[in-house]
Amino acid sequence: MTVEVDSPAVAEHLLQHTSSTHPLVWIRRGEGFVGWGEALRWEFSGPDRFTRAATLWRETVAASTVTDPVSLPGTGLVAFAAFAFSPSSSRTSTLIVPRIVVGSRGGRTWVTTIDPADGTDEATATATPVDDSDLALSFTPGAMSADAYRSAVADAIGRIEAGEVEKVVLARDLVSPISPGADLRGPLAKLAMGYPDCWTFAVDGLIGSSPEMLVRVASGTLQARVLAGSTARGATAAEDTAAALALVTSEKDRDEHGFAVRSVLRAFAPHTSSLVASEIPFALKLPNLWHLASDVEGCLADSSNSIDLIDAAHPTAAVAGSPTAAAISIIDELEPFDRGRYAGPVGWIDEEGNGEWAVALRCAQVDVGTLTAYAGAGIVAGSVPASELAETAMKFRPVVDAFD
Ligand SMILES: C=C(O[C@@H]1C=C(C(=O)O)C=C[C@H]1O)C(=O)O
Repeated sequence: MTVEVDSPAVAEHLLQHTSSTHPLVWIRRGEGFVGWGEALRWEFSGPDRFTRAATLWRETVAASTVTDPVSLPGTGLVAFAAFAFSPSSSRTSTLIVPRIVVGSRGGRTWVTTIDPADGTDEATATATPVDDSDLALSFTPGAMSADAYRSAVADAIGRIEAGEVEKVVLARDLVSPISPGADLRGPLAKLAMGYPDCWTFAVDGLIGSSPEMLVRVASGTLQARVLAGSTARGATAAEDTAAALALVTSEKDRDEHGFAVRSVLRAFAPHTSSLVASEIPFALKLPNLWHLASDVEGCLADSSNSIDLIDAAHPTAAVAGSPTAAAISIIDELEPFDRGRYAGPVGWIDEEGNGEWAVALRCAQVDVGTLTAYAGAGIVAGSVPASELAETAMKFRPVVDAFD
């Protein structure tokens, strides 16, 4: 049941309303919602992880009674979820329905309480102050060193020149010890404030702030923000403008971007009656870099819910490459680690099937005592190993700075 509350303090301090060690968070531009507790939790793995989650969600909704007079995105019955990148990942995909959701959007604030069928005690949560003292983590290379990354990129360029693939996205990992009791809301606050145009998320230990929207479904409409092609911010205003201009006119980046946009259009076309991408990509300015970006919009033409749509679109050429199957097999060969939920869909779904799903980028997975961060770059003909390595360093910055 959702009720509206008149409390500006709640909206201002959303993060106080989620767990410090198991946060559930979805925030952009100061708006969004957080979850506390677990009314329901499911884990999936394998190639049918999306279809099983979508079916289970439909069954759960059918068996629920929802009272939602507020009726905004994120009110009523919602689940947070994070899906593994690969069907063969040993990391599970998790769907969690919180006991309590506290949210704020457009000046309205709400609280939803979700009581599981077994009639356990009514949930109550109290706001707890966020400990924002620096965690001072120190990152070291994980399974893939900088040298190993450069040589994997060189290898991938050879495979592209040999005609095996047109594009492949290669990632590397950084690890750090982290105290099991660390208040993860401190880094989340830094991410949400430092990257207001990104979607800041936390689901089952996966924490980050992504600039890329795989799909947003709201009352019969569909939107996506596709990114591919990146460059460093300039040191001066003139250099910064020149960097953005060079990016939007770069043939290499336009090609790399084109693969990603076409893969998204192909995935959504069967589910939409109209579907358009921005005619020419634009330069999206983030604090750490510029991205080449295209926004996609369409009208849903079938009864797909937002999990059906992420199933259709994942993995896009922005995080796998093109053609998909060949790119994935090169990733499996050249990346010496399991991506887990990095580059998989992360987001939320409500009882109408609406939802928002970011591509889990600029993120880290927190496990007991360890944190693993991931960043990758799209390799195409004309890529240079040292530049791709530098690009991954820029993409690590949000997480590295947040946990500093
Ligand atoms: C793979 C990542 O980012 C993706 C790759 C990009 C690129 O190669 O230019 C840009 C944005 C993302 O689609 C990452 O952040 O780890």
